[in-house]
Amino acid sequence: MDARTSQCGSAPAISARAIGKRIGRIEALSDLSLDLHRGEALGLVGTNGAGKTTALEILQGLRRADTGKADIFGVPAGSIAARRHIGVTPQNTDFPEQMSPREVLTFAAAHFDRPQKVSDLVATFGLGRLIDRRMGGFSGGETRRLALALAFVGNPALVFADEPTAGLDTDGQEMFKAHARAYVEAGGSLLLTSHHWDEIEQVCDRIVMIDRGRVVLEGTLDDIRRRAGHCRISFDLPEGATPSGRAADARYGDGRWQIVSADSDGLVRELIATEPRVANLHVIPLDLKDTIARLNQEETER
Ligand SMILES: Nc1ncnc2c1ncn2[C@@H]1O[C@H](COP(=O)(O)OP(=O)(O)OP(=O)(O)O)[C@@H](O)[C@H]1O
Repeated sequence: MDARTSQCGSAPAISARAIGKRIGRIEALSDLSLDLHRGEALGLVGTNGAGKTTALEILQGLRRADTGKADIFGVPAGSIAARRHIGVTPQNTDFPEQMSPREVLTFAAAHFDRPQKVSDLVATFGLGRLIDRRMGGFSGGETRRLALALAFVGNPALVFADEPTAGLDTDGQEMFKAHARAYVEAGGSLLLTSHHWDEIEQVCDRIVMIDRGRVVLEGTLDDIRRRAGHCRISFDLPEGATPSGRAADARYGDGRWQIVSADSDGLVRELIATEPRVANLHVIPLDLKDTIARLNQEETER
């Protein structure tokens, strides 16, 4: 057990059962259950307004659920004991204009028993040239980098990251993904919401997808790809040749012929039998974005 989780008992990082929440006339969450195991990254995904932020706020203890029960490392969400173990990157951040990132990080670090070194966070989140500037004139992305560092400053056992890379440049996004994955590999637990499928795919082990407050899909990424059951087949043909038979629907793009199929083995066999000049055949599972799009399409066709 690593130092982060040694004080957290043996319960899962998050255990939420049948959470319901009404905001005004809207049923923001209905019967939401989810678990986050230790040392795991879970992606909570869904369209705008699906209920992701509401769920995170309940798990962090910022909102009260109307029904259901949520525990963090076996103690009620929102309790002091639960809050001691969590780090948070909220969607909206507002820092005092007169303070510098160094002052904010040093102040926050002083509240924890085993904080991260400020110098390490500066390096991880690329805060070097910003660290002693007053935050009044900070851009959105600069502010976001500090918000990310703050989530990790207490060396927490569980981090909630609500659209953490919104507004970040490409370097910042890569920095977050690498750090998030390293944090999870080292035993940390992460609940991530994001609209960037590549970010979910690179950081998370599992996803829970919600729609209008209800869980509509969940599983490991491998599981979900298997359920979608489609692969992308790409191949080369001599100039002027076009695919035929079941490969006739292939499209030419990125310098290769490509087709998505639920029966990649059969299609490849037929392709080789009917077109002996086929070369550089590759069969790869669909990426997460295309997998989800296909599952959604199948759902609407049902
Ligand atoms: N303070 C509020 N007042 C009124 N409605 C609210 C409030 N907070 C949330 N809602 C509603 O609850 C639903 C869930 O909102 P939530 O912010 O949890 O969605 P989300 O999945 O995080 O969306 P996004 O991807 O856009 O951030 C939405 O329909 C939203 O309009």
